[in-house]
Amino acid sequence: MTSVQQLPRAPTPVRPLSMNGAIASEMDLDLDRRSRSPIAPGIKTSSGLQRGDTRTAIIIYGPGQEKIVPVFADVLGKPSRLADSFQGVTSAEQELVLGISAESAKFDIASRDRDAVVAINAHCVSLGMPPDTYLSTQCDYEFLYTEAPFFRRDLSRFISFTLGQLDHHETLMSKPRTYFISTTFPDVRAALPNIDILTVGADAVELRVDLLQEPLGDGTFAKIPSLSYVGEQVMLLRQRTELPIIFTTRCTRENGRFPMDNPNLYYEYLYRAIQWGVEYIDVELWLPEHIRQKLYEQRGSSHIMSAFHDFSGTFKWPSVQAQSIFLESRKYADIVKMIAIINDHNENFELEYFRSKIHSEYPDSPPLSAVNMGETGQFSRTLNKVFTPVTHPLLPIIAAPGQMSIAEINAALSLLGQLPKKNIYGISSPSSRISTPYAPFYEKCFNELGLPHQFAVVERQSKGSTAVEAWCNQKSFGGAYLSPPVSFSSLMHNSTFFARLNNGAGPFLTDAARMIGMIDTIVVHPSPTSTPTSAPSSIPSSPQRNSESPYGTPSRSPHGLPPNSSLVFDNASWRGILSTLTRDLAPSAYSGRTAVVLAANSDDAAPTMYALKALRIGKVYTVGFKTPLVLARGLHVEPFNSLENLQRARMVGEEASPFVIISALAPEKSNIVGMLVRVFGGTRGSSTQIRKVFLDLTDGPRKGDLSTVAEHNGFTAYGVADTTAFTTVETLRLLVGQNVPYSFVRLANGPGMF
Ligand SMILES: O=C1C[C@@](O)(C(=O)O)C[C@@H](O)[C@@H]1O
Repeated sequence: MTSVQQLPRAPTPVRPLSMNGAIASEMDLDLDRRSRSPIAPGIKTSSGLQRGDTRTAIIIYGPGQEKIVPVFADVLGKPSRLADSFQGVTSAEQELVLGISAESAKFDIASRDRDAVVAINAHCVSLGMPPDTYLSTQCDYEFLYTEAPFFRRDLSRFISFTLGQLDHHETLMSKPRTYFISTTFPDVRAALPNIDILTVGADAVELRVDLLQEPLGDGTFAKIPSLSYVGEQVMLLRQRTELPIIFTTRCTRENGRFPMDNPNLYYEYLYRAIQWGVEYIDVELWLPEHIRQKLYEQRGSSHIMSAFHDFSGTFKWPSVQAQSIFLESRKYADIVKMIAIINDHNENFELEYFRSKIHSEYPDSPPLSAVNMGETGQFSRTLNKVFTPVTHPLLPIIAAPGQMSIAEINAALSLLGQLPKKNIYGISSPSSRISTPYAPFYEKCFNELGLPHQFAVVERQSKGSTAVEAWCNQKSFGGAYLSPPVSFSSLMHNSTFFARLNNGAGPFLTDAARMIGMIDTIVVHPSPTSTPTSAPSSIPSSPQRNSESPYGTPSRSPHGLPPNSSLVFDNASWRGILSTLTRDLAPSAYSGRTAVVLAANSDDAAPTMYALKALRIGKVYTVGFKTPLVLARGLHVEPFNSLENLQRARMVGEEASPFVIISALAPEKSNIVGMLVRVFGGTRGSSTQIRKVFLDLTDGPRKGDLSTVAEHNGFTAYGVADTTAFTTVETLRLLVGQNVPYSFVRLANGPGMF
């Protein structure tokens, strides 16, 4: 059989955290480094997980708020204790989270050993704003919180990001297109009820800080919103969206409201945004170099987006000035943004020429996001691929002249033949088809995003190899998810069609798919030279067989998959599991811990095992399946095959006792799962109140409610609805390249889907 090409996993190395001199460990996930094979353009399979900052985390808490310290510790998976001062914290305490009261912290926070400790000022806004200004200035990071309702999730996101354990930047930058929505609300509270719909398709949300209007109580508004007001706004927004935030203080000369007389004010706001753990910081190019440099050096885990706007109407893309602006911008940037008003449509082509010149002359530069403003410039907004700023009909005003919505951009691309209409399938088995009404959901998403594609749930015809390939070997095939997943070997078994792809090299296989061995997503990748076709297509009622040569010669068939397309086999389920497990806990909470995985066979268990590996779990007890060698490598796996080893697992200390239980067993076996949940539940003898984690990957009628049993036994319980929604987010990203927020998936489907 022809060989299968593998996509290398490309983990994101965490850069040394320069904030206050701390150095992050640059270790990445060693899921599997054996293979290095051809890369399909634009595909990243990195988990985005890192060990991150290993300094001792010291949490500064306000009066009566010491209870926040063990919560930080739980989220990080460490024990905690209270301390009196920063002095004397030794590296032996690295495995602890320490708490110091705000009052004590003031004495020696400034003289702390910055290589050994990271100081996080935790302030409950219900106690009043602002936090102690001295502590705000001195700390490394500041966590503003309310105790309900999103507190835990918000904390997990904040700490995973600021300590460098989770970063989506690399993954975002490898997407074919990224968008951010410029919110223009005077108060983000107005956006919150609609945030799910507003952010469909967006990869980040911009907070236009300069457009915020802080009421002064006398009917007027502050000239500049105070840091206190802005901090609360950031907190509120972050509590309601999982998307990265872009923090923008746009100046008056560049269509904003932030005054330009005091550049230090920008430093003050932008540095505070870094301390708040905002993912992207917009730094305008006109700011003095020492400020831009300082922010870049102190950016910690945040990414700097250099911003240049020219409203003069005289800016020329082919000029020396344009090039030198780019060169100056890239000095202190992770993304360079250049935006100008133009007068003539041809200047859009000049921008495209500029873009390609920059790509070829400075290939190692940060990504360039460049568009033109005004109606004349709209064409460039359809061509820009990196963080295109977009608006939405629900926003009060557009943030800049000529801004378009994602639906408008997609409609334009479609008209121009750049976004050909495709057939996208949910390929199901007869049983799963009935239970999963996905079609209306996908249609809703395509509608919302202005995508021309058609979606249909179709059934795999038989168990034979042709069951799936027949749907893929079509001219307008645009990708598919497979529910339930199909093993790689059965997809390839006797399949001449799949085997002949890529000039006989076979389909691309992501690292996850190769190791898991189960395929749930098939992505179409056009070769870079292929020209999109806009031929109308329709969804056939049954797989279209190629009459001349069934499945054998796609390159010669006018109806089959175009010869210059390749297919990528992927697995999205493991990401759904990973996202569920890290929703309320930082990745480090799982590191070195013990898990129990229950499944009827190794195919069902594989995505879970892969996710646990990504989380650096220490040991896995397995029930009901044999772990494939490739997944067992680097993991300590022990099957529970007798009462003795179950007993032994019970007798170990709390530290080594199972922390997470994941079941993929069918509902009729729920008594076994329930038994293990009871056996390993509770926080017996533990000094902390750490809640363990239970994830049930199945649904359907069963005796008793496992989640309730788990909750009663000291677990936080997650169900298949959580995992399916996260997996759907990933599937949409893979199939149509668009980000649809988890909360939108949950909202749009209502309770019915899961
Ligand atoms: O930099 C930009 C781009 C923008 O000016 C636009 O042209 O869409 C809109 C701003 O909100 C954003 O900060």
